Amino acid sequence: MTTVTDLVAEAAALDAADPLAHKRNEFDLDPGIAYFDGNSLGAPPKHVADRVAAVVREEWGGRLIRSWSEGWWEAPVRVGERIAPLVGAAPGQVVVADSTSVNLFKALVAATRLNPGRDEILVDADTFPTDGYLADEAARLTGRTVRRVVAEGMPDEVSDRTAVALINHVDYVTGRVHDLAALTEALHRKGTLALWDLCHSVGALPVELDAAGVDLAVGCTYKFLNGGPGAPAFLYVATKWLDRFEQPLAGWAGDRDPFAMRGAYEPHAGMARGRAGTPDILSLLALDAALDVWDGLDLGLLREKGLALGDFFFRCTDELLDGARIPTPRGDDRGHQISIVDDDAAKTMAALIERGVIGDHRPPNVLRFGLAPLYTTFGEVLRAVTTLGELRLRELRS
Ligand SMILES: Cc1ncc(COP(=O)(O)O)c(C=O)c1O
Ligand SMILES: Nc1c(O)cccc1C(=O)C[C@H](N)C(=O)O
Repeated sequence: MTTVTDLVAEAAALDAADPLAHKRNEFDLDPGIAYFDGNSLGAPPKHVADRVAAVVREEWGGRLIRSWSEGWWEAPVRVGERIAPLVGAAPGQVVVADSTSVNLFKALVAATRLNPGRDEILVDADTFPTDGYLADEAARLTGRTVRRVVAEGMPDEVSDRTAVALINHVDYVTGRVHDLAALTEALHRKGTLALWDLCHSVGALPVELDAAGVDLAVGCTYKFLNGGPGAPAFLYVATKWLDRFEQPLAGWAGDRDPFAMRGAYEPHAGMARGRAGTPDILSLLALDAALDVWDGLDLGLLREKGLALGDFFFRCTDELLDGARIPTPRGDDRGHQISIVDDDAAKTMAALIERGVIGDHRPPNVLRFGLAPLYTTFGEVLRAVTTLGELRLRELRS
């Protein structure tokens, strides 16, 4: 029989052998806390605070308005190029701007224009709500209808009426990964554009947009990319569509010559056409600094560690939490999050947080534990499961 002492030794051995263990020192994390919410708000890399302070002092304070022509104006595209390798995109296809919600709206409407004569939009039925809401509004504005279909059912449901299908790469409740390449191919067989929401996969697992022939994608940067609360999101437009990508929020920042202040809008030839208005420079440059932690990082190692953390989570629940209901797949078709069904999820998570284990819960009954391979340790995984076990014992006794 495996004892907790055995698991402590296993966790210590796994942490000692972890080739990414050194990355944790790059983050500002309270050592007393086990943080499992990097899938909602990533932890700050240590150097970000000083970098932001320097931007405020030197660029905003020192250079004032001159900073716009000394790098600020181009920053959305420049920072987009830093995200591109993390999503398998060749240069010229990613811009950082606005929120994921806003970029979803741009991409959905643009997709209906790229694929005219088709009257429906398919949306992942289990999607994070904002995607569904925005698909409904994009459809209302463009005279389409929306059909909600589970991701795995898309190949059977897509038809020559479907302009675009919007799918989450990793499901935010269960942590299941949807097969980006296979689903994209199935959509393309019907002439449908593939729009992927990468919020829960970017920075968690390797994403290969170009290789899969994805048309459009969006993602946020405040989760596994650690860009900070409200950090701007990104938008990917495949090169083959770029010159026909006409987004509805055609503000001056996306114009081909914004400072000419011309009367009529003409989209920029490059990814800057994905922009709308003035970029939020402080958040954008905080993200820019946060992205340093990815320099030279092997994404294969990232994935291996994320899966290993998940495997160890399962091992601990199998040993210590008899009968735990876990909707997260056990195979490689999971992202870096483990979910546990708990009928009293809000109360259980509050009790965990009180004990220094920070995850979150989603309605109606799911506890979520995000595993961020850059800073989550195997020791913390064991702590989360043992703390859950202790809570369960208290409940049984009371
Ligand atoms: C899959 C997914 N899409 C979109 C969003 C929301 O995007 P935002 O609030 O940044 O616009 C989230 C999380 O908030 C999400 O998990
Ligand atoms: N974006 C968030 C926020 O502004 C506040 C609280 C949570 C969030 C989130 O990111 C939620 C997240 N998308 C989720 O997976 O549930």
